[in-house]
Amino acid sequence: MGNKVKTGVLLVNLGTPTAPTAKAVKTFLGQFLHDHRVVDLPRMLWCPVLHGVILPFRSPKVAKLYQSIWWEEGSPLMVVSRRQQAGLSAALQEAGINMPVALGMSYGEPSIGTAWQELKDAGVDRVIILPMYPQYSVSTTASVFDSWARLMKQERCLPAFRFIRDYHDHRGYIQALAESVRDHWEAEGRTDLLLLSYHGIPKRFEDQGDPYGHQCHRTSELVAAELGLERHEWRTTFQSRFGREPWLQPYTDETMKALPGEGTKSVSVICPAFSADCLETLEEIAEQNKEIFMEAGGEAYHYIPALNDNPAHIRMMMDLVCRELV
Ligand SMILES: C=CC1=C(C)c2cc3[nH]c(cc4nc(cc5[nH]c(cc1n2)c(C)c5CCC(=O)O)C(CCC(=O)O)=C4C)c(C)c3C=C
Ligand SMILES: [Fe+2]
Ligand SMILES: [Fe+2]
Repeated sequence: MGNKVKTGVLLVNLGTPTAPTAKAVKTFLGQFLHDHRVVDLPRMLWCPVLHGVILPFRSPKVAKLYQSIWWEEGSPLMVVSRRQQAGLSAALQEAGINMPVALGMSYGEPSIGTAWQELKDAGVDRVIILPMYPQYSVSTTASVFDSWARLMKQERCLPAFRFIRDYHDHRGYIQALAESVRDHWEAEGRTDLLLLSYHGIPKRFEDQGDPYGHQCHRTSELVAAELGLERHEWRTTFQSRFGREPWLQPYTDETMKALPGEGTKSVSVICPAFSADCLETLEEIAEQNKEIFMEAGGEAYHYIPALNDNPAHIRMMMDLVCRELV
């Protein structure tokens, strides 16, 4: 009987519909928007709005948006996440480290439970949990932890585990983002402004102690410093507002509308909070916001893709994981 500890990696991202249809989007949004970490309103108030208005009316509209960005192999977020899983697994193997890598999603399949079962079947009794959110937020990272804790409640013999809380200022992450911008500017030409657009959260969450906004600003400062940009050459904004209460500001769409009038005619946009391209980058940023900017008098608009499975991103993931081996 060997009692050697075997370590495995649990990569986690948000999840995505299984198909670009109203039915699949409704199932996905239903699970996502029932999470108390995402919407913290009392259920007596929220459930009638969710079931009576949001799910029936938003699902068909959002399904059309998913149709516009869907890839042959599936939803971009899922396709890219699988590539990241394969890339990290190959990089570990090449380094002579025998460590299974499983992929779990907060909402939908493969669930975090499915991924944990895979790791258990591989004999893992020590887990490194890597939520693919560079900036910590209660709505994303803490929700991953909740799912993990719920799973652990069912185990008699708990595995050892490490939880990577955030990596918003990790050197490899900052360098990978800066390299992406530099490569893009070399290929497409430099623009007046680099706009770093982050998924927003309700302002109330920040007031209650969520460090997400501060971490986003820190990431921007570090990327700008790495690129040697002057203060007027970059800006931070927040996108993907949901619901009526104020979210973190300035908003990306309002900024896009104002920029050409302020003399900024060309802009490059990067979305550092998204480790994988998804609806919110490929549709909202690469399409919707481009239209807003160009209609307001902009002349050139470039979306710089997420880090996805870039070799520099996989190297950074490898470093994050290997730091937890000591
Ligand atoms: C990158 C980090 C993310 C944070 C922080 C976040 C907070 C947050 N999101 C919503 C509501 C929605 N988000 C939706 C899509 C979506 N969100 C993230 C990431 C973060 N969300 C990703 C990667 C995606 C894309 C998924 C995909 O399938 O491509 C959606 C669904 C689309 C829509 O209906 O518009 C909603 C809704 C809230 C309320 C919130 C913080 C409280
Ligand atoms: Fe409900
Ligand atoms: Fe979101």
